[in-house]
Amino acid sequence: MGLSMMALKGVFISGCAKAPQLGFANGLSGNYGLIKNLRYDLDKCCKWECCSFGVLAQKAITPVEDEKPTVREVEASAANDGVHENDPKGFHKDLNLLPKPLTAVDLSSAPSDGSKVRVAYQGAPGAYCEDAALKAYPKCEPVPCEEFEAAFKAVELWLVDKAVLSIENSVGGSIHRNYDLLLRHRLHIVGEVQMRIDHCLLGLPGARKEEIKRVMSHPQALAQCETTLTDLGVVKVGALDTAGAAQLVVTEGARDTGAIASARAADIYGLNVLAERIQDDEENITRFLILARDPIIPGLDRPYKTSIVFSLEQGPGVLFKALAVFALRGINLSKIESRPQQQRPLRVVDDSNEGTAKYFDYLFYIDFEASMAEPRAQSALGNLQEFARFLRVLGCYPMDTAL
Ligand SMILES: O=C(O)C(=O)C[C@]1(C(=O)O)C=C[C@@H](O)C=C1
Repeated sequence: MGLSMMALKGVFISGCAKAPQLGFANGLSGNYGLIKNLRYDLDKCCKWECCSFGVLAQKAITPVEDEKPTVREVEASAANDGVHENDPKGFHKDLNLLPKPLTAVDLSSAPSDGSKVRVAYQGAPGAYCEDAALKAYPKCEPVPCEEFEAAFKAVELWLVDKAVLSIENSVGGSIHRNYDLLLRHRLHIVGEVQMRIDHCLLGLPGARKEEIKRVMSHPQALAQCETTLTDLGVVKVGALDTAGAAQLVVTEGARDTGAIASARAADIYGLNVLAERIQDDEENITRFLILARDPIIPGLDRPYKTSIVFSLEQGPGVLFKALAVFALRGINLSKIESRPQQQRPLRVVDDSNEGTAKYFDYLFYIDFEASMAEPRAQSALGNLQEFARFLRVLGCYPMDTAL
């Protein structure tokens, strides 16, 4: 009786033998990022074995009847097989001695507090993106980068493990450039972080709020404090990031120049907080994505989100049809964004790692609230693939429910 890793492996391999038909089913072996040439026939195929780790594990404890024990297994069994002393025939085994199926947690290479993880972020120390990295991985090593593009490259070149990217804000809306970056690179979304952003007006020690004539910050931060800045009658100056703006105030040393940044940035750069919570909306929330080279194994253990991007043929009702694939399966959409693609083609990288330039009228980005381990999500994407011109899964990741 072989309740061993062999059994686990056997189910895994036989289940995935049909993976090429499913496209995204090979997610378990490391990449469900691109759905390509999908011949979708879920009713006939082993979708559960291929796509759901939960069921994979369940199958793994099925005894393999015709597998002979190895010499080592026999020896181990004789020495310590859990046979009860008062039950020499061995009818009652200690089930705790059986090998345990692997879980997604066992397979993750890093501890959950992120103590070994290096996370690239845009900005100087004290930037909100750094806060987001620390919220996701409290013990990580945040690595500052000048631009988001550099953070992406740092992951691709194995200089860091992950990157954090701001994607939308409750006041400013979507950060379009970052949507474009998601498509241009082939990283996978492995997590999201939602964070309340409380902006402060910072100035040199001794400077008063009334003296401030110029305010520097990241354009998103300036936009989130539009009303306050208009009331103050100051000149707005864009900077690479909020913490970088705070640093500039120090290096420029001008009493009439302030920065919009966090209270933590004020601490780091030795600036005074001249005003707190200056954002136009009290509830100013930014959503960040965590990106990695490899996707995570989608689970059923908690609420998951899946992010996709697709394009459609021209024609009346095609977008309606695309949205219906989710509605008909009771899948909630949490975000939809469209990006024009009329002027310049984006390089779309496919599985074979070779870039191909393609022209699209519009790209639609959708976040839906389901895990790729759920048959309804697989079936919705299979359905969408039947008429989408292009479809890529950007990632399936646990929802941030901690705000
Ligand atoms: O400039 C920073 O501190 C950032 O982390 C960037 C950023 C952004 O990209 O939107 C992050 C959160 C805030 O919404 C403002 C700025």
